Amino acid sequence: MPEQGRPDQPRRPDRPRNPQRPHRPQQRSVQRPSERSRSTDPARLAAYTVMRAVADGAYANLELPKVLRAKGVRGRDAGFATELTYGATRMRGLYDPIIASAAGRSLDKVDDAVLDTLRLGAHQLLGMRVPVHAAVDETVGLARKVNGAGASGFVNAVMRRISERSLEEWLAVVAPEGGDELARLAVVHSHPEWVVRALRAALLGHGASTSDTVDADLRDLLVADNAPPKVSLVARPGLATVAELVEEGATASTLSPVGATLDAGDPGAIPAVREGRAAVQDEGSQLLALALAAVPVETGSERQRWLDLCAGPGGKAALLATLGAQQGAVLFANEASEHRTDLVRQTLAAAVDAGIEVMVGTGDGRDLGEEEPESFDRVLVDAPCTGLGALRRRPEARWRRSPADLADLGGLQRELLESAIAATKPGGVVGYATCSPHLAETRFVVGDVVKKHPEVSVVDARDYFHDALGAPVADLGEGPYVQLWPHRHGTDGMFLALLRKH
Ligand SMILES: C[S@@+](CC[C@H](N)C(=O)[O-])C[C@H]1O[C@@H](n2cnc3c(N)ncnc32)[C@H](O)[C@@H]1O
Repeated sequence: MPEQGRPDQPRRPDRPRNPQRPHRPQQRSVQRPSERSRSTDPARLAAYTVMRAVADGAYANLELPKVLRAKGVRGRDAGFATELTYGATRMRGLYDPIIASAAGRSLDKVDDAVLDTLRLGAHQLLGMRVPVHAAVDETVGLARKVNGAGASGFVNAVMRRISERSLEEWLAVVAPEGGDELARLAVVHSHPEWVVRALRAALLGHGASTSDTVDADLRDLLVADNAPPKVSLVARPGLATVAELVEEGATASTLSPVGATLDAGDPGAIPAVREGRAAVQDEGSQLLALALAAVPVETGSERQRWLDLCAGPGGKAALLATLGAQQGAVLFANEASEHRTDLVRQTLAAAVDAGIEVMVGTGDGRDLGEEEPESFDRVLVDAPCTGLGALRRRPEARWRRSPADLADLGGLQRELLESAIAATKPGGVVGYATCSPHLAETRFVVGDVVKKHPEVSVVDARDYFHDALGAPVADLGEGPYVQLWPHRHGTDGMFLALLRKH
């Protein structure tokens, strides 16, 4: 019965139900696990399969479509499987302490596969409107199939205990008020504590919050990180128009002049997207590419050469190539990984078919400055980073990163930016971008490099951020850099610094 226990609408754990009337389970199964249905719901099985693949290093957003296709899960069931997989993965920082408390044991004593089953069950009970009996029965049935008969008894006991309390009641148990507030927020909003601390520092460090507003802003940001992002589309200039996307059911973006958003439906069903003339792309990424294309350069080049130093998989490169073509400029897209260079070629195929000249190459961006000194008018460094600004998109990402990554990435980010400066012609501009607001990947990198390179000066990037009506984008902080925020702009947390070389 794949439709059994489907929610009317997903409910996010960070938005408590009516606090006056705490939810109490209405129905409870009295069957023993061995008496329950032996058929396992394909949607829940698909969610479990993806969770296990993610535990082995897969990305949920890439794995899920494959598993849904392989198991023939479609339509409403596919929506249910998606919410279940993403919610259980994203919210495990909240569910794990609840599961441990309900199990009466520390989670290192629970098998990893059984824990994934319980996370899926906890999300059905606490994060979705799945009736208690269905959530318990189906989770126990799933456990029997994938974890074995012995484990299903344990899962049954834990699920029943979880179902005895509402989310609000569990929050009072696992995240009580009165202690370290940032540690509490980490549990309530399911983020690693170091990430919560880093985001708070970033809100203050980028001038997005004051000491008076930072606590409320931080809460808004953590909530925004747990909300699935809307589907944003870009109409690649010269290849497609926003009007064309609107005719297909999208709504014109108020933020990006080349953007639209899709409330429902498959973006791949839109002809312009299918043909690569338009694409799914965060509006923040669109604004960044537009800003880099708009800064005046003083190189005197008759035909500008633009460089995307870290181009894979090519979203910004495609926008830069089409914007560049409108100014008579040619783009060179470089990427370190061969596989991702292939993705860049695919992404750029529609532009090439339309006669736009682009060059694509594989190479270490750190060498390009030496190999092609003072060769480019505009250079984008969209640096490899922790992705802490794009947590909405990758439900597992927050659990994969650690503070040690910052040290590894910091050296690479500085070297790539230095190489970009070397590759830029005097009078040209470099854009340094990350999809992370972490200060160690943004302001500190740019600050260190600028100190070492008196031949560059910082341009106020805010002057080049204009919305769909041509008005300045609001809330860009105190400059000269731009930091976008999921809770303020509805975009990924993108950073951009613009540097001019003299
Ligand atoms: C943030 S992603 C770029 C996203 C891309 N600009 C887009 O909009 O689709 C960073 C890219 O840098 C690449 N990269 C990592 N180290 C690099 C290096 N040393 N040189 C060039 N590219 C590198 C990664 O493989 C990854 O594809």
